[in-house]
Amino acid sequence: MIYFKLIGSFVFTKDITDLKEVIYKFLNENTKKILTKNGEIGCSINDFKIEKNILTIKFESNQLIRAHEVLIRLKKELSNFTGKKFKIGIRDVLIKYFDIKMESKKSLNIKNLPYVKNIEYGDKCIVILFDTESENKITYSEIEKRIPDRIITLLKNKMNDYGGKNEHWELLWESEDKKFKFKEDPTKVMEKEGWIKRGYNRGQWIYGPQATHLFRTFEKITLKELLEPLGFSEMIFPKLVPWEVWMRSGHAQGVYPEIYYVCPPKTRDPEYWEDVKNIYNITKEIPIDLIENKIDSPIGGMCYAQCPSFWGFLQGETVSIDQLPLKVYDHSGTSHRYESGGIHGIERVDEFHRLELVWLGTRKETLEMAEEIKEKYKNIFENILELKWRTAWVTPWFMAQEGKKGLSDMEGAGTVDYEAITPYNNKWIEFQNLSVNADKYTKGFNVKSQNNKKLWSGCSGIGLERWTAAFISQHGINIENWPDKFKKYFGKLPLGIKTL
Ligand SMILES: Nc1ncnc2c1ncn2[C@@H]1O[C@H](COS(=O)(=O)NC(=O)[C@@H](N)CO)[C@@H](O)[C@H]1O
Ligand SMILES: [Zn+2]
Repeated sequence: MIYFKLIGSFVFTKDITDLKEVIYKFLNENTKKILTKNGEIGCSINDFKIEKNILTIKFESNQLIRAHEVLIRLKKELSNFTGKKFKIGIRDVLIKYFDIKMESKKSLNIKNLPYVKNIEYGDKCIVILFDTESENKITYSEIEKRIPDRIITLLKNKMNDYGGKNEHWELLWESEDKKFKFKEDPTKVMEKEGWIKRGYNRGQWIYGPQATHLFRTFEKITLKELLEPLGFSEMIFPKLVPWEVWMRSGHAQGVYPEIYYVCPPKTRDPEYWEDVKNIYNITKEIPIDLIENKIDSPIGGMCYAQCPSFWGFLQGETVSIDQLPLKVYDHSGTSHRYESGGIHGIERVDEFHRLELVWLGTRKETLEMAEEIKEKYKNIFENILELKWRTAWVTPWFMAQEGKKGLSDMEGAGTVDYEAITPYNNKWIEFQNLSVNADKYTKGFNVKSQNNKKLWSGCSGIGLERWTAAFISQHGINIENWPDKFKKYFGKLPLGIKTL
């Protein structure tokens, strides 16, 4: 349940003290329609008070009709009434008091919300008290912009949202068990053999000729065994992602702790940077704090999910049906995530290389394409990489409910994680995934189809570091022990770079 309490003052264009009787009569008799829904009273209005040109009213309601909605509709009805009869309009609406009480099993440790004075949790209710005095106060224009409704939605999502940890996880399929001769940590072994070296940034590696050839072999296998047979075309998706892309893809709702932000210089005028250059050349230290004041605000961040920046290609366009299902892929650059602390092996890095597939079509086409891709993946992991692997349905639980039970037309939407065991620590790592994103992206980027059919899309991200970790941890680094079909694709091991 949700309860609203609001005190609003209507500021008229003229003094209305002599109209008291008439206005009170109107409020008592002509407002039934806006205070009830399906015959049920949802909101009450009381404590009318008129002082000069100001009429103050107290609104109390439940979620059937939100008090601030009644305020908007009453303003319209009232100004029509006084406008027609007395040529007096309403100039403004002042919010004198506004609180929302939401039943909740748990308190949500939300600190500051815009326009909110404070949030308390007591007797199983969250009470949001809006700020109606300071310069950050809520005004009628925020009410019209539906700010209170967005706050309610945010809190509802947080009440439902169990974060990643309680994500829905349901095993779909698991491959045959395998005996593993090799039990070492793939990162340590590749480092020792000089295949990889740590880069200068946290979670960053430099890939030597051997590891790079392994990455390229994974890509070649995917190309020959999946992308070409299914008719995927290569594209290049931008890797610097401005805010608008993440606003449309939905990432702007929560991606902040994990992105690498990008800030341009305030100006490229060399004069402006003269002092920084001089200081460095004299002190041989980078004057970070000086630079901090010379760079502009972040315009976005480095590639995070890889597929969102594809959609600029179709944004606002109408796709002809003969092009559907559209199938593209990108492996043109790196993805960057500010991962949790601690030094990991190549399983969890801040800079990684991913091959991203994106496909779109009608719901049916998108779901069918997802199944075809899964079949091709199965052949790759069973017969070429010969992995011990499994797939799990990991859609966030609220999507899982809809997707699984077909409660809505979201049936089939959701994410499948591909996991492989790494024998050295007996852990399962997610080495790629495949998502059917319903109309999340086609709607977010306003992409239409010729016959006005609802367009769905899917995407699948292959993490090359993860494939490497899975493959090397299960088969070791000695090529003799690698699966035959894989060896055929791999060919000769390139000469490494030896240091003394
Ligand atoms: N920190 C990381 N280090 C290495 N690989 C990663 C990292 N984060 C993600 N990946 C790889 O990228 C794949 C997809 O990432 S995802 O966040 O799960 N999904 C997406 O971003 C989708 N857009 C599909 O790419 C993962 O399955 C994994 O293989
Ligand atoms: Zn994607």
